[in-house]
Amino acid sequence: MNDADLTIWGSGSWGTALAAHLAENGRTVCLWGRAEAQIERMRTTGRNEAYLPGTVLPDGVHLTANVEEAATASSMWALAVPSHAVEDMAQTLRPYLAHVACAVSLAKGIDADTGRTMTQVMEQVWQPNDPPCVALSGPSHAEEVALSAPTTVVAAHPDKQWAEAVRDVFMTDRFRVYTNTDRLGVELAGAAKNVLALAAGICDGVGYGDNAKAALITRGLAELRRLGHALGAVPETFAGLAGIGDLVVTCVSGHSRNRHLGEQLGRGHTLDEALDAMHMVAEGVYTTKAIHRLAQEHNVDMPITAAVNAILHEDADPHRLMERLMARAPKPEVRPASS
Ligand SMILES: NC(=O)c1ccc[n+]([C@@H]2O[C@H](COP(=O)([O-])OP(=O)(O)OC[C@H]3O[C@@H](n4cnc5c(N)ncnc54)[C@H](O)[C@@H]3O)[C@@H](O)[C@H]2O)c1
Ligand SMILES: O=P(O)(O)OC[C@H](O)CO
Repeated sequence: MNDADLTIWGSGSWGTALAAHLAENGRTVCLWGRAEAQIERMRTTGRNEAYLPGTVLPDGVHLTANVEEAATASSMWALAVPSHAVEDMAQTLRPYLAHVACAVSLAKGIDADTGRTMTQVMEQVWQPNDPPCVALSGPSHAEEVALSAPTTVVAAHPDKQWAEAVRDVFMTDRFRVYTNTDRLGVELAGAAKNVLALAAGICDGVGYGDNAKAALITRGLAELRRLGHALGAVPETFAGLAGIGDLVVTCVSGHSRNRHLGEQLGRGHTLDEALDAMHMVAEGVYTTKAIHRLAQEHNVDMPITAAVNAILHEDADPHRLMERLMARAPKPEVRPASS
């Protein structure tokens, strides 16, 4: 096969949901997974029971575990592996870069060691070939996209023609794609919302209620805007789909793995116990440290992120942290983004 509209790298929940939805809407999609046995099971059953139970894979999804076959299947690649696997995936794909005209990052995370966004990771590995790397993000739970429930996202690249090229491949009647030239803001928002979703889940697990959850979403957005300002993102991006949109859905949805993991922590489980009970990725676990470090390096006040970091990595008690958050010095609600 060499005439697919899209190659998706990663056959977890998100890769599978997008492949199924796009194929249902007339696209031909090559879906690559690293485990031959899992791909073979998907071929035999026509489903991905491990990551997206119930969804039937349409005929337009071509399944493979062969890297060369997937790399040459189309000239648009979308990376749907977790953020901690993006650098390795990009390395694996280096020999095939002549085949790609445009790449899409679907992961929502920040590199834990370097603080780079996922398109920055891809660009660094792929230089000097430099295929354009577009970020696609927004409120989009795989389980709902697989059912073709109405969903809106944003494709972002500094050069709008590449954001539009990705929009044209991904947009359907039920999957609406906006464009944005603030790729950095879109990626920061997509990563940071997972940290705040952990906070929302902790709040649920402890039983603090809806007022506290609304406060976490609102004040979480305020600290995300401050970080974005310090790093050069466009403030309006955080009022968009990748910002408040994804923050709301991830903090309230029963589908969210990040919110769920936070809830387990709030109920008193250790991080190891909570992770052991999940086989899907909860990006916030990896991203919290990276965002906390970025905040410190850029002198940005991010008290909620700092509290989540302390719960994850310093075994801090959520009750004590909530008391500390509430007892901080009074402040005006609206401050200049730089303070
Ligand atoms: N699930 C969603 O609703 C959703 C929606 C939007 C964005 N995302 C983002 O998409 C990314 C992937 O999430 P997901 O939900 O599909 O995760 P998942 O846990 O459901 O699946 C991850 C997939 O990646 C594979 N994988 C893991 N490490 C790998 C490696 N080193 N090399 C190759 N493959 C590897 C796993 O085998 C699995 O198939 C995450 O960054 C997530 O935040 C997820
Ligand atoms: O299940 P989560 O917490 O990884 O969230 C999935 C998507 O990012 C929601 O937009």
